Amino acid sequence: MADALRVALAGLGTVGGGVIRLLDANRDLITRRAGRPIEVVAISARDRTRDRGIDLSRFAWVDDTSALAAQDDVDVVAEMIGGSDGPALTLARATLAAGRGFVTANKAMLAHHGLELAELAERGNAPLKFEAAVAGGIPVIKGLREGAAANAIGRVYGILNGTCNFILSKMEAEGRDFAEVLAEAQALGYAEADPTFDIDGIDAAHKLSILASIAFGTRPAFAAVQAQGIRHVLGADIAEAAALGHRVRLVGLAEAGPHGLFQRVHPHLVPFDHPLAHVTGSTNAVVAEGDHVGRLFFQGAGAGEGPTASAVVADLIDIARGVAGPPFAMPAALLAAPTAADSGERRGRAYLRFTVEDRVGVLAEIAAAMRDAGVSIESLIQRGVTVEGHVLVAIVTHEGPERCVAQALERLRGSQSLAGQPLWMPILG
Ligand SMILES: NC(=O)C1=CN([C@@H]2O[C@H](COP(=O)(O)OP(=O)(O)OC[C@H]3O[C@@H](n4cnc5c(N)ncnc54)[C@H](O)[C@@H]3O)[C@@H](O)[C@H]2O)C=CC1
Ligand SMILES: N[C@@H](CC=O)C(=O)O
Ligand code: NA
Repeated sequence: MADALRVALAGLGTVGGGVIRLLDANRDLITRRAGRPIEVVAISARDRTRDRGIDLSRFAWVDDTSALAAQDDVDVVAEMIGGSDGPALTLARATLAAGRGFVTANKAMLAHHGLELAELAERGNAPLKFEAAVAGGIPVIKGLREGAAANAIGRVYGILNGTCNFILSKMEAEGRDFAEVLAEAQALGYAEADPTFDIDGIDAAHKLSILASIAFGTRPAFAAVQAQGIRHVLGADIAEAAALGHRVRLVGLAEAGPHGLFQRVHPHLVPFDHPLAHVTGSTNAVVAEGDHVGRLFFQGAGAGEGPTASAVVADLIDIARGVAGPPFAMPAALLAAPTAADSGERRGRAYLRFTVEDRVGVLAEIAAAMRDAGVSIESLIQRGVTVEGHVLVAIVTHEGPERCVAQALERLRGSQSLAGQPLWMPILG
């Protein structure tokens, strides 16, 4: 049997701990599949004394994480620290520059520095792999980069954040409060170190920028993703959506068009008959539309110890087998700088929710703003649902340009009739 692939682990939290447990649990199977053993030769994290429920005494502990990059007995560093910059980025740069393999679960770092790291990997002839970074255990990076490599992709979209999907599902099924459910997702290890990254759509935007790069041959461009999370979605919106035959889902969507690349993360209304409506809990799902393969649907666990470790170890197995390839599906020099498409040009139906004063003329004012901006109303519902003493008005628009809806909302800005910001959600078509 060939020599072992010697791996250093940086970060021993949910994901890093999971990688050790998985390598222990499936050691023989993994060795047979990889063609050689995968051996952890060094570990590093912030706190050596923390009880992780694993016997770490068999591994060499390294205090200075960045020193792993220079160890001669290390072939690959697996980074599971997190953070777009800081120690993770220092380690990535040093490891790839030294010609060693680098496996990471860190979508924030790839979204911001993916191009640079891919260039370093190519220069150092070192594998750079990141299956765990997008949709956790789902092999969607492999699926797009390898399985769908022959296709021009028109659109890629999906549920990319397990924490938000967990929260939305619980809010719907159990009528529970946003904050209470977030605490539960954190306890289960789904949430990012800074959970605002989850609930404000930033984590999903990181992942979308990576998917878009692979799907469309563009450089990962986090700054070009419009991101809004689920913070402003009320239980009443979820109930209203259900009455309209929809579920609320945080959807990341990237689409290539004649005017450039459109990338957005936003809560959407998803019709019950769309498979994304049936993705619940921390499950993720990605849809990719290829010109020859048609619609691909990937679904599975997007977060948590076991699923994420599964993706990290799959990358290690690939490296042990000698399978690499360009990180973003084509050489870094061929990745184009994306032109951001204007969202105002997009057409679609939308859900609009207003919390209003319950008095004469309010509905007329909203309807007039819609009329003046050229927004055609398909249905308008005022149920007398009160949100902190105000009435909820929900509107579904006919298909039309998003620009018109934005103009209507602009006309209503500052209106004395409105209590708080209206919520706009596109309806997934
Ligand atoms: N938890 C999950 O379900 C998923 C996490 N990820 C990504 O995996 C990475 C790790 O996430 P988790 O394991 O959840 O985080 P975590 O917070 O549970 O673990 C982070 C680990 O990094 C170590 N660390 C932090 N700062 C350090 C530093 N300056 N130097 C050395 N070590 C340091 C900590 O000691 C800890 O062992 C992140 O990039 C995250 O976005 C990706 C997919 C799913
Ligand atoms: N915080 C992320 C973890 C996986 O990437 C999520 O909730 O999806
Ligand atoms: Na994945």
